[in-house]
Amino acid sequence: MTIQWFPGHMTRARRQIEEKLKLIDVVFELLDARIPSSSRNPMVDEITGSKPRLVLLNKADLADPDRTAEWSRYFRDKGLAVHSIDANAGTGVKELAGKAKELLKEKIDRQIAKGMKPRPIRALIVGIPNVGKSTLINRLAGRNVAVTGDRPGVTKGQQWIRSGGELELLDTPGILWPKFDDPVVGFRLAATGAIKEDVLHIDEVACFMLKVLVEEYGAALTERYGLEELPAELPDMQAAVEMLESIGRRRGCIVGGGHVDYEKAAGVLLRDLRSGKLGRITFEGPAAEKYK
Ligand SMILES: Nc1nc2c(ncn2[C@@H]2O[C@H](COP(=O)(O)OP(=O)(O)OP(=O)(O)O)[C@@H](O)[C@H]2O)c(=O)[nH]1
Repeated sequence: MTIQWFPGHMTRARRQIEEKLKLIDVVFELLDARIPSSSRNPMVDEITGSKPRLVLLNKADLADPDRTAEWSRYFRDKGLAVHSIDANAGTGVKELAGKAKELLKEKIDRQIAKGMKPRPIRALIVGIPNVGKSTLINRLAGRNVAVTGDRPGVTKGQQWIRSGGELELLDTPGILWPKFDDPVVGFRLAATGAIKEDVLHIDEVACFMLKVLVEEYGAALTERYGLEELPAELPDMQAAVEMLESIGRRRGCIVGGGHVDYEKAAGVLLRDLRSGKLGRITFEGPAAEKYK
């Protein structure tokens, strides 16, 4: 679901995360592997402080694997532990307890040296709306638990969810807010479903995405919509609108007078994109913010 963030909400959400940090050993920072930068709260370092943190690139099943490898290197170079997962199918999820243990190795070794039996590692999942927090909690729990992310102002008792013998999770994930004062970030968040379409014009989002697709994943457009002779790039918005029009015609998104219904065509494109029907696509790379 989408949240409207206002300064008061942000402050309260931040405070709620800070309260939870006192209870846990490790933070699982969930990002969308298709937009690891745009789905990242720019203040996350400050908010999570010195807590050991594992960056999780979720929805890796939908992302371009080469790009995911690039992003993993990028985070590792920044000194962060990183792991890619598909919380829906469960790929990569069973390794999380081991990864968390690696991060806390020194502390655990000290406990063992003192003759203490290490207790399960306590983790908090944080991330922006729709990034897959509930899905991951359910995966780790091995059952469907009623996950209710704290909404600012709504308080709820904390519950621990056991995941195997080694990991425990707080049942309320920490909700971070995306920062989308940059329109490009907004388009990326809308394209992946992190913010509602009605926040931005759906046809604008689609046209923006077409530019990315033509430049990087043209073959997918040819295959899915029968578009031939794609240009190497879409020079401007007008060119993108024309391409959306071709998609609309081929998909029967026609209104009275034989005109293309752009919103409907945009809906077709975005649904295909989000569900992976256009293949595995990443919208931003760590090196160059080339779609600005
Ligand atoms: N393909 C794919 N879809 C995923 C994955 N993880 C989550 N999803 C889907 O993403 C959507 C959002 O997942 P949620 O778990 O509800 O996300 P959330 O972060 O809890 O969302 P909020 O409650 O809005 O904060 C759902 O439709 C999930 O099925 C994944 O790894 N791969």
